[in-house]
Amino acid sequence: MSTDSAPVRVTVTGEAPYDVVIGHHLLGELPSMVGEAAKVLVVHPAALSTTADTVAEDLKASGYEAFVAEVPDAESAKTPQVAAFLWGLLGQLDFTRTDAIVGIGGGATTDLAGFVAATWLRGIRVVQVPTTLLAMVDAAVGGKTGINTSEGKNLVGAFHPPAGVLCDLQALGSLDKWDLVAGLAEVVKTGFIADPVILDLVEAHVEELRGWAGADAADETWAVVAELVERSVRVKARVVGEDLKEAGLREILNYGHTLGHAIELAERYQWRHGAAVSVGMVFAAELARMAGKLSDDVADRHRALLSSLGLPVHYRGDRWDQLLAAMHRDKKARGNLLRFVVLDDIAKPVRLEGPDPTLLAAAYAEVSKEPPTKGPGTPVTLTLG
Ligand SMILES: NC(=O)c1ccc[n+]([C@@H]2O[C@H](COP(=O)([O-])OP(=O)(O)OC[C@H]3O[C@@H](n4cnc5c(N)ncnc54)[C@H](O)[C@@H]3O)[C@@H](O)[C@H]2O)c1
Ligand SMILES: O=C(O)C(=O)C[C@@H](O)[C@H](O)[C@H](O)COP(=O)(O)O
Ligand SMILES: [Zn+2]
Repeated sequence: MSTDSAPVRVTVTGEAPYDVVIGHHLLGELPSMVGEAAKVLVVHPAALSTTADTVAEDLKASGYEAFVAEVPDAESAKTPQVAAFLWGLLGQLDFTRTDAIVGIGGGATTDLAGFVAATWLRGIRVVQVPTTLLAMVDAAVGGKTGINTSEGKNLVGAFHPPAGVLCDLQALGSLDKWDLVAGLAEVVKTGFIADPVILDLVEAHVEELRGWAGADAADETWAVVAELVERSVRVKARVVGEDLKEAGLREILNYGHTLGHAIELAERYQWRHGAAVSVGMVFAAELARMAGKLSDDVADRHRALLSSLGLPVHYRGDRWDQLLAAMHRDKKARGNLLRFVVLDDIAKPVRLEGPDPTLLAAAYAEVSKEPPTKGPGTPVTLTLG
């Protein structure tokens, strides 16, 4: 892999602007992002223990009092119990408002670390170090933090922008190919809502991306991944810079998530987020097609592209009532009114409010027509430690 290109810096504007830095071997930049803090808690899952220890040592060498906290892997970190464990630790370590948290890991870890930072003393600094593709292109950027409850996904959370985000592409070298593909679901989402070049790039490199070989991937594949990260981050930065608290525009980032989150809940979080969002996007495309908004070509492109990556595009037909109930707890819902993000065309996202129940059921019938394929959505590939 070629690692000699200069890092890219994307600034997220807002009350407290911050940089998302994308490149290789960036961990040396962490102390400057952490800034004035005296104490730093590095939050990480077991898979990132070595990196977290290295980061803590670097922080100590830069004069900080650094501590590490290992949290459960993946979605099992996003619980009130794990948040309470971290609050307990921060209390025992006498963390004050000038101290900081560093989240190192995938989106589940950065969502948790961000949420604990948002709530501790009503808000302390957090620096995010995403280590999955999904967290780099989406979760770690934008300050949406949260945890799950038994009733649904991300039901408790806060908008709390990070002080900085370090996307060290080097981390992707150890990423499982299904996690790379799960991240591509959010990349493809970004393509459909805002940047058609992303779709062309993914389509042109499906085979290499789908068979992601990590550190052994060809230089060209690394270059494609780097470009996909940069393009996705630029879109996310523009959107959240304009609408941090999701008053309007930011809802476009939720494309595919209304059904996607309901599937994650139904599957007790044994599906990867990206896999569930993949099915959710196919559903949203069917809805838009049936509502007379989206052309057959663009709707079909969803299914073709996502399935070519090995992402699931179907879900079981016997769970519609359960999924519908979960969708009523979606954050875009208003009272009994379901609201969806759909497309008029590529890069033309619009809202579909209160669609007729028969339209919803018909769109879902298209999604549930064929049996699930093997891919990142199948529990067999998912073991949550
Ligand atoms: N806040 C947001 O805006 C936002 C956006 C998108 C998704 N999310 C959330 O992000 C989560 C999904 O994130 P994810 O797909 O990164 O999943 P994840 O955090 O569960 O990570 C997936 C797996 O990859 C492992 N891992 C992480 N980095 C690794 C590396 N470098 N090498 C090897 N293994 C590594 C993790 O330990 C885990 O087992 C969901 O909870 C979703 O709701 C949040
Ligand atoms: O940043 C956003 O805004 C998003 O909606 C990005 C989504 O990819 C992400 O999964 C987010 O966590 C979903 O948020 P939620 O508000 O629907 O829980
Ligand atoms: Zn998402």
